[in-house]
Amino acid sequence: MATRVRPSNKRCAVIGGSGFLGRHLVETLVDRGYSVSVFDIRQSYELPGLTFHLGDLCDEQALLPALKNASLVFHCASPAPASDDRELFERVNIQGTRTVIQACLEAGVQKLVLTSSASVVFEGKDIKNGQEDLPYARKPIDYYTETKIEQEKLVLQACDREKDFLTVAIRPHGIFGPRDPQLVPILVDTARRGKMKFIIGDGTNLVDFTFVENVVHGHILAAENLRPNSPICGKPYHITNDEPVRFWDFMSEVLVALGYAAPRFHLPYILVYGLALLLWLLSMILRPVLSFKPTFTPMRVALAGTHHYYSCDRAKQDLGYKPVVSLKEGIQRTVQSYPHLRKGA
Ligand SMILES: NC(=O)C1=CN([C@@H]2O[C@H](COP(=O)(O)OP(=O)(O)OC[C@H]3O[C@@H](n4cnc5c(N)ncnc54)[C@H](OP(=O)(O)O)[C@@H]3O)[C@@H](O)[C@H]2O)C=CC1
Ligand SMILES: CC(C)=CCC[C@@H](C)[C@H]1CC[C@H]2C3=C(CC[C@]12C)[C@@]1(C)CCC(=O)C[C@@H]1CC3
Repeated sequence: MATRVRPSNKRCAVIGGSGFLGRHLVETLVDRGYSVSVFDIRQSYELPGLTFHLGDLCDEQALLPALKNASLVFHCASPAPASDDRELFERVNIQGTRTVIQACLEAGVQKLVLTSSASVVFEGKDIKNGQEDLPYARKPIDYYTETKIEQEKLVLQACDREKDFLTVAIRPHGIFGPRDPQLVPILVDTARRGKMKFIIGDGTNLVDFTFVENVVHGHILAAENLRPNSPICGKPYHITNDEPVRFWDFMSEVLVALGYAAPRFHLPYILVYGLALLLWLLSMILRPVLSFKPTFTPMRVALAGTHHYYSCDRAKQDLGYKPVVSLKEGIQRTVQSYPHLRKGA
């Protein structure tokens, strides 16, 4: 009988390794002595010893060479959450994830770590210290969330000790840090256009913002603890900074550090949410003749005006997780990394 060649434990692949989180993950894995191959639709950097495989993750034949000899795969690719392209989300996050699982099984990969999102349980209503047993959102707030739910279910259900294929999902929330293309750049762009003067609601809502290195740390702990007898197989884990902060305090701190004024005037949440919904509907109706993207989408307004913070006790207990960078230090390092976004730059 032919014996299956066991790939090296330190050989892994990162799908989505050119993206914000993916690149931080790749850099840390390389520092820790892993041999890494990156699969992405684009190549955004180079690193000595790193192999890049370019392609669409929906294409199994393109994926297979990147997974060859890897015992561990991280899947952190997704279309940008701000897109409203339903077909793209379904194709990449659902169909593409089926393809990733299939390719892992064919290539003899033993562990798959998915980057999910804490938003899979968020319906636009307050979540305070949410645990992993909260039900998936019945009415997901957008196509991104809808397809992240299906993606997580697919990966967790694929966990199969008999097949020697173990899976786990990491659910980060509000990732920020150097090179993030979303949070700080969108915030600064909104401020530069004079639209960051208002606080939505009373400004006391608590939220998790998670420094990217903590998210990376959570992923690596999950991978290293994923063994046939471990309790983590087939489970989701919240990974946060474990320091919920007022949404508007966080935004103000970043804005002020970059030289912009903090928002000061309050607007009722329900009014802004209603307006955002109306604008979004208008943008949909007018799409064939006029294309515009409102800054304050219903999703962003809901995130800005409600509580959404999560417990990471399960990760502490099962993975030995503890944030490695505090919120204060994370904000400092992030702000310093964006000199071009400073006022007047
Ligand atoms: N940022 C956040 O606050 C949070 C993110 N997450 C999750 O973390 C993961 C990483 O997010 P983040 O780093 O912010 O996102 P990025 O957009 O920076 O990274 C995703 C990468 O995947 C690539 N990609 C997209 N579609 C495909 C495809 N079909 N085939 C191959 N590669 C593809 C992207 O390329 P391109 O840029 O060209 O599309 C990009 O390089 C995602 O799964 C996201 O859902 C979860 C919680 C919070
Ligand atoms: C009100 C306003 C214009 C704020 C600017 C900042 C926002 C762009 C971010 C604030 C919270 C962020 C966030 C995400 C994207 C960027 C923000 C809306 C996610 C939707 C990214 C993907 C996820 O899985 C969940 C994130 C929640 C927080």
